This record gives sequence, C-alpha cells and structure tokens, in this order.
Amino acid sequence: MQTTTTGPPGAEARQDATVAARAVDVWKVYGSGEAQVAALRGVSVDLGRGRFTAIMGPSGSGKSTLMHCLAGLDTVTRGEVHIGDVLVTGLGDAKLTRLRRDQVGFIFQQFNLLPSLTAQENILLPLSIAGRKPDRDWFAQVIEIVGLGDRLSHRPSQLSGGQQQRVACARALVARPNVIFADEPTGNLDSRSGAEVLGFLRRSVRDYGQTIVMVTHDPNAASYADRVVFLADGEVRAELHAPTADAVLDTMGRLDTGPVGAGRTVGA
Ligand SMILES: Nc1ncnc2c1ncn2[C@@H]1O[C@H](COP(=O)(O)OP(=O)(O)OP(=O)(O)O)[C@@H](O)[C@H]1O
Repeated sequence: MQTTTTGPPGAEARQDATVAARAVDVWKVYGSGEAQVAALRGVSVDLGRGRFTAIMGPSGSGKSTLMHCLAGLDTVTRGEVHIGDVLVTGLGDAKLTRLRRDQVGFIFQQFNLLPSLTAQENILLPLSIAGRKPDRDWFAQVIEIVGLGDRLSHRPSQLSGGQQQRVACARALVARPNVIFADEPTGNLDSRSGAEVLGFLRRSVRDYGQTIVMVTHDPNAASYADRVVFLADGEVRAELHAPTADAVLDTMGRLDTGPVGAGRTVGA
C-alpha cells in the first residue's frame, strides 16, 4: 500500500479548494490466485467540492467498491484516496473512524435508521456520537429542506419509505460533512418519493454547497447530478457534465457494447 503524496509541492493546497475527495490510480484486488478479482483497475477521479457527482456503470463494474474505498470503508490495494486534505490511505482504524465520523455522511438504499429512535433522534445521532452540538438554525433549515417538520417525533416504523429516506438525508446533511456518499438512495423508493429525495440532494448542493457522490443504476437519478462518471470493468470509461437522462442512457448503452474511452488495462 503506497502512502506517498503525488504532485508538486503546493499541489495539495490547490486541490483542497476545489476537490472534496480524490482517488489516485486506485486498484482494488479481491482474493488471490485463480479467485483473484481486480474490482478497480487504476481509477483516478477528482470529486468536486460543492458538486453532485453520480457514479454509474454496469453491474460488477466497481461502483460500490470505488465508493467504499473513497469513503474509507475499505482499503485500497494500490494507489491513494484523499478526503479533503487528508490522505486516507494508510490511516489506522482509530483515525479512519474519526475521519468518517467527522468528515463523511452516508445515505444507504436501506435507510439504516435505528428503529427505537424517533426521526429527530436519528437525525441528531451522528452529531451526538461525535460530541458535537447541533446548530439550531441549520437543523431547522435541514428539516425544512426535507419537509419533515410534522414527523420528528415518529419512529421509522411509523414513516413511509420516502419519509425514512428523508430522515436519512437530514441525518447526513445536519453534520455538514465534507462529502456525503449516497449508495442507491432511491433504489427502494417509488418514482415520486425518489424524485423528492433527489430534489433535496440537489438543493443541498446548489443552495448550501454540500458535496454529494451518488452511486446509482438509474439514468433519471443520475440526471440530477452535475456530472456522471461511468465505470466499466473497474476503469473510468466516460463522463458527462450537466447530463440528461437520455445522454446517460446512451452512454450506458455504449459502455455495454465496448469501451467508450480508454482501453482496458490488463493485469493487476
Ligand atoms: N468482497 C469481495 N470479494 C470478492 N470479490 C468482490 C468483493 N466485492 C466485490 N467483488 C467483485 O468486484 C467486482 C466489482 O464489484 P462492485 O460491487 O464494486 O460492483 P458494482 O458496480 O457496485 O455492482 P452492482 O451494480 O451489481 O452493485 C465484482 O466482480 C464483484 O464480484
């Protein structure tokens, strides 16, 4: 595992202003011998601060692996991951836990709310674990953004799937993390609830400068993003800016029939 920094002196300072998270030539190899799978093959990507980036690609292309590596949930085999100005690669467990707690927010397909806590308690839980006091004005604003004002005392079982995901969005937003990673956030929602959640995410980026990275299979969901990065066979093969759902669909179609950009790297 390499822990060297890349680029000339001063490059870190320049990248900090515009880059919330970065992968540099990241390889992730699972298993060994004949069972070896290279899930990521030299992925380099900068995730812009205050931007909404979607990661797409066919099943098995490495989307979840990339997100887990970027979020410090998994280690890389080779290469580097940075979150803000922190080199994540090589950090020990305690520092990684603190980094995730202080700098990263998560939104999962399955909501991952604690059933015994109310919506408000779920939303405030990460802050209370971190020993941080919520900013009252920001909390009120987040509740307004996600439209949960009359549901704060409800438990998850008393909320619809869409409402539960709004609680999860509020939980991620309220800590103002450096970056929010959303893994198929609309995968369990009907199209209307999904559109609402995507609307909140987009608004939090546009109006409040939040950085969001979202893995999705859905071209319509990806069209809410500022940028879409396409993976195939563990490599970045294409990207779109200001994407439409049709353009995303078209690019996905071309990925399925072969490389859209750089060729496949052989060997791990
Ligand atoms: N823990 C693991 N052990 C071995 N192989 C793994 C492991 N996790 C993922 N892989 C393999 O790595 C490759 C990429 O998997 P990954 O889950 O990142 O893809 P994905 O694009 O997120 O797929 P999907 O869209 O189906 O969720 C796949 O070939 C997968 O089988």
